[in-house]
Amino acid sequence: MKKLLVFLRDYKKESVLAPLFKLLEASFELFVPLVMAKIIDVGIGTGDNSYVLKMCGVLILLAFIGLTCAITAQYFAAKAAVGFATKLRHALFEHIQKLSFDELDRVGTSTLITRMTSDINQVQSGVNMVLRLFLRSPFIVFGAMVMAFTIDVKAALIFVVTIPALSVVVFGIMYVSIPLFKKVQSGLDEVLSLTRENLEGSRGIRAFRKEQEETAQFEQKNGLLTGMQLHVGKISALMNPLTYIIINFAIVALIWQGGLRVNVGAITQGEVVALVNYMSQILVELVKLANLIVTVNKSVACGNRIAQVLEMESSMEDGTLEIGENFSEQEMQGKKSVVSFEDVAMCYQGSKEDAITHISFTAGAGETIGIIGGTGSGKSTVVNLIPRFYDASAGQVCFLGQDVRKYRRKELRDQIGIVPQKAVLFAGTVRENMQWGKKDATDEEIWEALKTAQAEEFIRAKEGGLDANIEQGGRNLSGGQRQRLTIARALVKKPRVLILDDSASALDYATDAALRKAIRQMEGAPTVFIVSQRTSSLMSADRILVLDDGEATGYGTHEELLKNCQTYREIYNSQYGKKEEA
Ligand SMILES: Nc1ncnc2c1ncn2[C@@H]1O[C@H](COP(=O)(O)OP(=O)(O)OP(=O)(O)O)[C@@H](O)[C@H]1O
Repeated sequence: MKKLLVFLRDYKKESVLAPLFKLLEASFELFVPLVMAKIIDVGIGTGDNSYVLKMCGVLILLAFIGLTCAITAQYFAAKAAVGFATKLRHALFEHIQKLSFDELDRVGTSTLITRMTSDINQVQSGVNMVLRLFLRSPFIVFGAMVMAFTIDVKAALIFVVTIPALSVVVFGIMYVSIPLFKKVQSGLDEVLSLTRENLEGSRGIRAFRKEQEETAQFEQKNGLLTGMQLHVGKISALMNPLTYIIINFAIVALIWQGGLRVNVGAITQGEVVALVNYMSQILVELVKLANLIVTVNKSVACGNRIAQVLEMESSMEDGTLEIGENFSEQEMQGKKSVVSFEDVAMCYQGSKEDAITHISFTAGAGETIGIIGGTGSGKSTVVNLIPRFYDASAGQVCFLGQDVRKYRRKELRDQIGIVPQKAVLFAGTVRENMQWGKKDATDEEIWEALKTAQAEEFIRAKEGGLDANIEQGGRNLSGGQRQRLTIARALVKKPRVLILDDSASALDYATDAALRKAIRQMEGAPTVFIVSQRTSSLMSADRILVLDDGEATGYGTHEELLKNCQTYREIYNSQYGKKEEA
């Protein structure tokens, strides 16, 4: 949590001024009971109306100055807290971008979103509250007691007994409820992630008619959360009655003692009223202090969760090799081996078994390599090693003859166009989405990429063309249209290696074939990896890698594999055997 305080560094002035103005406000507040005492003793006691009016003016002035100080303090506290949260959010976002997929898998997207949003908000309110109250509340409690002693030592002794009793109740309740608040927080986390999962997968849930089961699961988690909240609510609800019982006893004692002291002429009636007011001020501030401690505790818990992510080091070290410096364009064009795998194995963090083992193959410039295999056989794992989404746990993955780990990651990824399984588009125009592939892509380059990706026709038909609007996640497009746009986005930068990870699955056969043909005809045709479950998409590939449970069971052309690879023959027959029978 301490680590996060560096983000307050740019708000030193605000962090000092906010509590200072709060102290000023508190000082003026402490004078109010004394002025009231004067109104009672001098103004009302002697029937001096002009004195009462004058003192009322003083009260209004004190209130006005107090209000000005409070607003100023709030301004500085808010400025520091919001600035702090903004900087923290930026830093966290930047840090997350640097983490490798291994770390992202380990933490999980859902909790990262919670940390980026509600956790940071909680820390922001914690900072705001601390800046305003951490000096003010103890100051008022202490100051009110000192004022009481200046009025009358004997009567003030009641404060000495009452304040510890009040503190025991307030802090005792807090002590019991803080761990419960933490449980409520994690219960809330569970409900939030369940809600997110349900909303994101609502189509799937309806398609499989799982609404009732999902509703039951939601109700169970929500019920647990409600139960915990009620329990902690009941404990917190004890705060007011218990503190008021103590305060009321203290006030009775004060009035009784005050009466005795008035009778002997030690204090005035107005001063008794001032003592009662000081007692009330102390109660209010102790309750505020308890709330502050609860908020600070929650904020520290949230801050620690954020710090955990910030402390997470990327397990993937960046290389230093610059691609442009090492290979001329001519050299690159003539490369026999653009991508090669040498006895590669890969094991996901936390997993006991390798996802792929002993994978070796070579892909030359302009070649198309198909990758086929059953679900979970390791196809995506193989292609994810090329742009270093993950690192191999054994063996070597090479790009242009050098281990991919030697290159600067940015340089390496600039050379590779990736179209992931799930087509993800962002809210904005078609042009903006295409420029994710290449920042300064011209309209001509974009249209060319759209044409190759078989997306030109439907974008031209759209009102606005490249300025047509795409909604978040591309939800105003069909699955096939989304896939074609993500392919075009990868093509805009004219990559040296193009990876299509089952990304043409929503295209009909004719469009799929036209797409493959257009990619082959591209100027400086890239080395293409096509991951697919359809043999028809891979038949024309230069070579096909066949995977079975993480192992390569074949590597060759379609014809060779039909002859020599049983796994491939089985896949082929399962797709074409039925067709022939039909
Ligand atoms: N992030 C991950 N963490 C742990 N294990 C993973 C992860 N991603 C994949 N795996 C496991 O690695 C194995 C290979 O997965 P991979 O996604 O490469 O298969 P695939 O052939 O691409 O499957 P599909 O055709 O269903 O997409 C599977 O057993 C899978 O459960």
